[in-house]
Amino acid sequence: MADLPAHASPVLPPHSPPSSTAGEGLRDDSSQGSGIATGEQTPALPESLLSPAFTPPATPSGTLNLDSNPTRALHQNQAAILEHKSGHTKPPKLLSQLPQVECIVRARIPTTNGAEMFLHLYHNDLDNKEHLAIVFGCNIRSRSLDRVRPGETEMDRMIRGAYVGKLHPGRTSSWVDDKNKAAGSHTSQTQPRIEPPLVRIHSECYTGETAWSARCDCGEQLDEAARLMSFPVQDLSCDAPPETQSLRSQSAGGVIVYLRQEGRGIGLGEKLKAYNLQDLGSDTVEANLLLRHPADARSYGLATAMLTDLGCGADTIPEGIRLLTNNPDKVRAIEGPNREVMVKERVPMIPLAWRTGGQKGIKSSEIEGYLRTKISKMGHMIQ
Ligand SMILES: Nc1nc2c(ncn2[C@@H]2O[C@H](COP(=O)(O)OP(=O)(O)OP(=O)(O)O)[C@@H](O)[C@H]2O)c(=O)[nH]1
Repeated sequence: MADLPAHASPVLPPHSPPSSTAGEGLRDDSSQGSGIATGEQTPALPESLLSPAFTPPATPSGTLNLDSNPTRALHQNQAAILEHKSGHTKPPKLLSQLPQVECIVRARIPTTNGAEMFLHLYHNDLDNKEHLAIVFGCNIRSRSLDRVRPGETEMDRMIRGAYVGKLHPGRTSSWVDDKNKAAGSHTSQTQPRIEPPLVRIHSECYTGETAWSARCDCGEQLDEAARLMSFPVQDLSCDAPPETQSLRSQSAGGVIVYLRQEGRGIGLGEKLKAYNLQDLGSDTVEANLLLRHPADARSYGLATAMLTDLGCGADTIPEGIRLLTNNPDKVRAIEGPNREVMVKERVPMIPLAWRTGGQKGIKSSEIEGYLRTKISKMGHMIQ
C-alpha cells in the first residue's frame, strides 16, 4: 500500500502520477490533515477516482468546464492544481451585465443581541435561490420593495414589508406610521443621504453558521459583521424621537448580503466531500480541485444588483461603501462590470483568536491551516 495516494480508496489499484512533478509539495497546510499524507506528498488524483460516482456532473454555478474524456479531464485537473502551487486562485468572473433582482418581502427581526434588523428576501433572474439582505438601521431601503404593485391594497403592502416606521395592531396605511409619526413616499428620491455604509457579502456556510463547525471562521465572521453594524435598540429603532435623528444618521448601520453559494459555490454535499479530502491530507483549495470544482466557484453579480437596489450603489452613494472582507478579489467583483457600486474602503476581518492571542475565538487544529491556506493560495489579506 506504500504507493497508494493518501485519498485513494483501498479497493482501488495504486496509481503512478503521470508526471514526476504532479502533486509535489502542494500542501502548505500541515495542520489540516490527519497525518495520513504529508505536505510534500500531496498525491495526484488517480484516474480510477474519475468514475461517474465520484465525479460531480458540474459545479452548481456552472463555472467549471468538464471534459467528457476522463484522461484529459484528469490532466486538466492536475494542471489546475499545479497552477495553484505557484499562484493564487483565479478572480471571480465579472458578468457583462447585472442580473435583475426584486425584493419580495421584508420583515423586522429583533435579534438576540438587542439590535433590530430588517431581513429582505430577494428573487432574481439568474437562479431560483432565496438570497437575502440583512439590513441594520433605517436609512437603507429597497427600491423594488417600495415600488407600488398593480392592484395591491395597503394591507398587501404592509404584509410584504413595504411600509415606513413600524407596524402595530390596527395600522391601516403603509405610507404613514400614525403611532410613531413617521411618513414617507418610499421612493429613492426622498431617501435620506447616508454615510458610506458598512457592507458584508457573506456566502452561506451551513457547517460554520449552524452546525458549530470549527473548520472555518464563517460563523464568527457573520456574528462580527452583525455586531459592527448593530447599535443599541434605543439608537437604532425606526420610531426613535426626532432629537435622535442626527445620531441615527451618523450610525449608518449596514447591510449583510447573504448569498446562497454554500461551500464557495460547490454546494454542501460537495463541501462535505472536500472536508473528507482535507482529513485525508489536502488543503481547502486542493480538495475542491480534486473534486473537479474550481477553487472558488462563486460570483457576485447578484450582490452588486442587490446593493444597488438597496440604494448602496454609486448612483446613490458616490463616496462608496465600506466592505468588510479579507478577500481582495471580492472587492473588485462587488463593484460590478460598470462600477455600479464603489468600494471606498476595505475593512479587514481579523479572526478573534488572532486578535486576542487565543483568548477568544475559534480553537481547532483545522482552523489555523484553513486560514493560512486562504492567505497563501487565495490571496486573503488577514491583517
Ligand atoms: N469548498 C469549500 N468551501 C468552504 C470551506 N470552508 C468554508 N467554505 C465556504 O467558503 C465560503 C466563505 O468563503 P471564505 O473563503 O471563508 O471567505 P471569503 O468569503 O472568500 O472572504 P471573506 O470576505 O474574507 O470572508 C462559504 O460559502 C463556506 O461554506 C472548504 O473547506 N471548502
